[in-house]
Amino acid sequence: MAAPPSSPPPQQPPPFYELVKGPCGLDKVVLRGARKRSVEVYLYGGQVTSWKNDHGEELLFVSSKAIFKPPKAIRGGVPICFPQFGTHGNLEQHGFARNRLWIIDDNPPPLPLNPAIKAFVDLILKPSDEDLKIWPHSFEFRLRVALGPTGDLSLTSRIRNTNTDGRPFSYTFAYHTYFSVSDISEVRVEGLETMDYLDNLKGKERFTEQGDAIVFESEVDKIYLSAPSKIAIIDHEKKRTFVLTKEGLPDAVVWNPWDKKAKAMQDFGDVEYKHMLCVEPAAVEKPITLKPGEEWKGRLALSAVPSSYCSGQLDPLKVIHG
Ligand SMILES: O=P(O)(O)OC[C@H]1O[C@@H](O)[C@H](O)[C@@H](O)[C@@H]1O
Repeated sequence: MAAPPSSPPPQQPPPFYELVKGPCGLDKVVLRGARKRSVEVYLYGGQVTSWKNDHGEELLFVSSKAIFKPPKAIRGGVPICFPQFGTHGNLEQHGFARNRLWIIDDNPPPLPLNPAIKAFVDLILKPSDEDLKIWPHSFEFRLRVALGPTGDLSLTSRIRNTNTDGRPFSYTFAYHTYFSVSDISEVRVEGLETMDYLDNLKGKERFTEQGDAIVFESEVDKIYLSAPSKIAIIDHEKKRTFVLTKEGLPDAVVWNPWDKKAKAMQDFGDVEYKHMLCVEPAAVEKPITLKPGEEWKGRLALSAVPSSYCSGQLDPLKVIHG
């Protein structure tokens, strides 16, 4: 007689995250979702370096030549530019947060979270004595990285002025997001048409964007000002659309180094520019000022959806407004 079927083992709730070692012994947090969805975050830089969909396909670009060794920032994923974006100030390019060691914050102040989100991690960065010499302000920078129930990736930054001498501070900021694309010449960005921008390739001069949507045929390095809260990155070849939603971050930087600059970068492959595009929610034109005790919040949410169109038949309103 056959043995009665044994009852299934009790289901264990998945842990919020795993902590593993990446290259050069750097600590990496792994968030796992349903099917093959996952997100990876390095404590070095508080930097997301991987976001995979339910088929396990990588959605972010990280260079094959990326250097996972301080003090170089990791080339790819979502570097955090703080307290300075680019060369808009006296600090090193893009500030120092991207090449500092963050720690896991196991007891962050409450932050409302969609109860369906089971995989997230909270990180914190506080200035070291060395940091205070180059930027003399005390702050607490809390970053929550969450993998949503439908595979969305969200990053929420909370920056608090903890100066005890009564002084305010100002900073610029960006989530320097590197998207993985099939072929840059097959990509359109929608949501930025008709926007004013500062062109980093023309001495930060101000222009107004023309045309229907942004396409790529050469190097681009533009800061779109007061950009809408939703921007779509449409990859025609992959038939995939990234929808980027931003809060608290008025601007959006669009960057692709193209061939000459690619060759000049030590940590970037010569032809990798064809497979990446940076669209970076940012606060650049108007720096953010915080008085002691004040806190700022800036959020980025990313989703990747199949493009429901055939080459060029996209209805931008559908993508931008859902
Ligand atoms: O090489 P970095 O410091 O990571 O910067 C890459 C690029 O980052 C972009 O955000 C800037 O607009 C570019 O000007 C810059 O070249």
